[in-house]
Amino acid sequence: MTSEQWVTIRRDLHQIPELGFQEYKTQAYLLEYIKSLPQDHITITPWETGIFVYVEGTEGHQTVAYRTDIDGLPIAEATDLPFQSTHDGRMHACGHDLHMTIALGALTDIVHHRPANNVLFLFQPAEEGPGGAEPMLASEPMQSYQPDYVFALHVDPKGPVGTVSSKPGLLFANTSELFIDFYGRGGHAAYPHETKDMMMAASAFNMQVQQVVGRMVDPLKSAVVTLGKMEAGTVQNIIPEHARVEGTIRTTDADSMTAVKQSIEQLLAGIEKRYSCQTTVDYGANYYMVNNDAEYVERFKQAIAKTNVTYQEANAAMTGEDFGYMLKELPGFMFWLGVDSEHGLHTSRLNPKEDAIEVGIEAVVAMIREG
Ligand SMILES: CC(=O)N[C@@H](CCC[C@H](N)C(=O)O)C(=O)O
Repeated sequence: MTSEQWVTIRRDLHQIPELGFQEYKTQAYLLEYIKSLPQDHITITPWETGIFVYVEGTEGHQTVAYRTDIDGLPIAEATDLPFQSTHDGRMHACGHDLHMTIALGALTDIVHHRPANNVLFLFQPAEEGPGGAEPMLASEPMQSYQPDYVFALHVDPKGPVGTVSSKPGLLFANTSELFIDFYGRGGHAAYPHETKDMMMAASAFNMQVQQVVGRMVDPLKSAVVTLGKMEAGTVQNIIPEHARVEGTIRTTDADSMTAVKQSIEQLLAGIEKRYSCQTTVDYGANYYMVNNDAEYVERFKQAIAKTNVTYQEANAAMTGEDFGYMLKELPGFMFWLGVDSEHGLHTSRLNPKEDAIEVGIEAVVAMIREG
């Protein structure tokens, strides 16, 4: 395949972003391409809206697993690109279109030039939520293939094209989603003293929750609480009886996650008293940290040293990835791929440089062949 063909595939996928466990068109597109490859040594197993592709190695003493995520985000694209999303309010704003294209590129290379080891490609749904890694790990195909190690990449908008980066140990944080509802007595805007304003209760929570991080987490560890959505009210002259905030908690260790959750619950108990309201809290999907295995990061460095790609040492980031669950079960690692985009992950203008696709394919294939 030429680089133009990978760009075409990436753009096709970019146009059809779908949310977690709804990736029907994406799965069909991937299957059509995978079935066009020589089938002699491959086994294709669709799973939910994802796919397992097993390539038998020439010797088959070990099985290397490579994982890509396949879902998009609920963001309306604002790039003005000629190949922008055709799905209203949905966008590949986290680079999973590139991730999938790179996985197809690596698979194509591996099918045509089979390595000694078996290779298992995991096309995993629902990374952005509610989480596809855990059920995929527990699934029958994964249990039967039993890979020896697993690895994955993520696009890095701040990294230059031609570079990859990683580090031993913590790469991505523990995460927990956060959904809080506030219920109280609403009423007429002209009679605030007869109501319990849930806009005020939610706002008070938003202001005070940042003190949780500043005062409840060991300063030598790290945590983030970000609220990304707030909803209350229907019209300008009604004091609402319900407000909702949605956010995410990120920590670099499991104890801090427990401490932050306990503090949020204490804070909500105080808000309930102060604003005479009831609250409910739901932690949604929780992801385990991405904790890289030092031995595999070292092997990756050695594999990259034989290519035209430049390896750089990464810093840990507060992003989350359900790939952390795979690394909890299996040895392996994750790395960043530089894609040089002015706008970052989870923005409506993310625009990764497409030259990075071939860099990604080269890095993934080099690692698979390293063993
Ligand atoms: C790489 C990346 O951006 N991952 C997402 C993972 C989502 C986790 C979950 N839905 C949450 O918001 O806690 C991220 O937001 O870091």
